[in-house]
Amino acid sequence: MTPGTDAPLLEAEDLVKTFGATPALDGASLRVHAGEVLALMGPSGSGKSTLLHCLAGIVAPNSGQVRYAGQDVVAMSDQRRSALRRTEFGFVFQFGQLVPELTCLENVALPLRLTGVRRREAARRASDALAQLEVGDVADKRPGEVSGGQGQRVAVARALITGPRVIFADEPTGALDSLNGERVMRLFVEAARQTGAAVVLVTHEARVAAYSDREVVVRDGKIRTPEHVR
Ligand SMILES: Nc1ncnc2c1ncn2[C@@H]1O[C@H](COP(=O)(O)OP(=O)(O)OP(=O)(O)O)[C@@H](O)[C@H]1O
Repeated sequence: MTPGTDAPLLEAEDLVKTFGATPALDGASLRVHAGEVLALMGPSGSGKSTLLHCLAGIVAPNSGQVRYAGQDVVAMSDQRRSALRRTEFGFVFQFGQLVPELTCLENVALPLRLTGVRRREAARRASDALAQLEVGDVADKRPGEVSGGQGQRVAVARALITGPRVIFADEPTGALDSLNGERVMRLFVEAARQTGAAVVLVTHEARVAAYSDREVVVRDGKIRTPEHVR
């Protein structure tokens, strides 16, 4: 496959988004290819999270297009967009994403249970996913009983469990020290590569972005590097 000739899996074109009078995106265009790990960098308030939310169909742009596998994400029905997020996308955020009342194993198994996978099969797959992220030993603990780094690895396992084609990660290591942050990133990227998932990662940290295949800089709501036209 030659770069430049393959169709992108996910594509944003000329996105504009304002929150009241505040501009967040001002003509941002970006392409993400299948299996690619892409880091969105840039100063605070430059529009990185808004771009990620638009790409993931969480926030509607004022204008511009988002296409996933050739489908128009902005124009599709809410129901269809929710289904897309549930089945094709995975999400990892900075913190607070695990259900505190459930064990770590139950948290990872939850997306499978929601799609009708039987309890025992879901638990088996969740257990494998925890082991892959090197947190098999916290399976029976609740999120409040594990460290920040372990919790983030559980969150990554949960995001990967349904086999999404794109994982959106907004500062997934932002609450961790650099050693734990790098460990989470290494395991996250290894696991994503094994499943072939593309990763769209927002980060401030060059050390985290170093795990990506490609870095793009968002500044004043626009993509500032030439790679986006790849
Ligand atoms: N829900 C919202 N309501 C109002 N303004 C918002 C909202 N979300 C984002 N903004 C504004 O839009 C601009 C872009 O924000 P965004 O969160 O996308 O930037 P960012 O690059 O992700 O920032 P950070 O690195 O600090 O998280 C900022 O000026 C922000 O204050």
